[in-house]
Amino acid sequence: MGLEKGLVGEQEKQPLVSFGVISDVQYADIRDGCSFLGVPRYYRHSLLVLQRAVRKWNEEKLKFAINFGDIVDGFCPKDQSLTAVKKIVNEFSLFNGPVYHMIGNHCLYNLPREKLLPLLDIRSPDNLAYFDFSPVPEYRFVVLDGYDISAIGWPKDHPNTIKALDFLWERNPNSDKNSPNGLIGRDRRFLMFNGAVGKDQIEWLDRVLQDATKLNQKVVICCHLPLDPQASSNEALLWNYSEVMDVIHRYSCVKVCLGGHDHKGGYSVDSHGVHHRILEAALECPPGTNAFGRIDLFHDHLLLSGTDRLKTQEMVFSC
Ligand SMILES: Nc1ccn([C@@H]2O[C@H](COP(=O)(O)O)[C@@H](O)[C@H]2O)c(=O)n1
Ligand SMILES: O=P(O)(O)OC[C@H](O)CO
Repeated sequence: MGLEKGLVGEQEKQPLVSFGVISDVQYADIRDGCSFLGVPRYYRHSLLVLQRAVRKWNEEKLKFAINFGDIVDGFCPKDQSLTAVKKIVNEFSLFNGPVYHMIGNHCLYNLPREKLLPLLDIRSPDNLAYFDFSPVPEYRFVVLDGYDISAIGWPKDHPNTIKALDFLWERNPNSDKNSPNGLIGRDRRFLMFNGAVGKDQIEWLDRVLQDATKLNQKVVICCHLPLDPQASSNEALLWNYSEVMDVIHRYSCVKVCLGGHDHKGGYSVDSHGVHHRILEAALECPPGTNAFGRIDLFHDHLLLSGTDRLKTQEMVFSC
């Protein structure tokens, strides 16, 4: 009897599924540089970080991997964009399992949506990049497209570009719409390098969460842009993060929101007990160091085990 009990206990410690995560590789075949605020960026070394991540994920036989966006940097010479994107996608393809990609602002500086999405294997007739998948019956992953309403990536005359430019024009008085000068607190997110989730996508999210609730699934939301001000700099937030969180908070199935974009990383638990974890950028790893992780999903918590710059975090669900 004691043995049986012991075995049950052991089984409970086994994750339902394990997967790899990485964000903001921002590769470019250019010399090291730094961010607008002076943080060093290692554009070539980030490829090595990705290679080490894929090797580790394969060694650990993880079931799938998620890339949280910005695989290539905006400083990549534009005549090299396609080659650079293909090079990074090819590195991801060496992983022995499916890789789910998200788009980020830097991807869209390099390639328009219609060229980018097929390379990332995001199949969508209207060039939108939101989708969901369920790697095990107990969990549903919802990947949001934070650049649905955006001034980057769509053709200049596309209704979403026009909507985004009007939106920015009303909220950001600076001639450089990437500058938050004069904007206060959370209004500092009204920058051109951010974007919003559109109305149709919000309605789709609501339907997916209804369905997940019916199926008794726990949900992990993934979005390049952060959704909680406590986990992120104001300048990195999704424009309509509160509208998206209002939908999420109507359901108790959403346990965790994961993101990238804010390179220093962050963590919070919001007023509804939803965990928010922003992943530290691969781009900002000094040579020889890493920023990637492995996530183990359990019934009542998840464990993010980070490598070097990517901090380890256990997230225990509130109910
Ligand atoms: N034209 C700009 C661009 C950026 N900033 C500020 O710098 C921060 C980091 O920008 P990176 O794209 O280099 O990571 C950003 O959060 C802005 O606050 C700016 O002021 N003006
Ligand atoms: O991804 P980047 O280079 O646009 O940087 C985004 C900023 O870190 C947001 O504060």
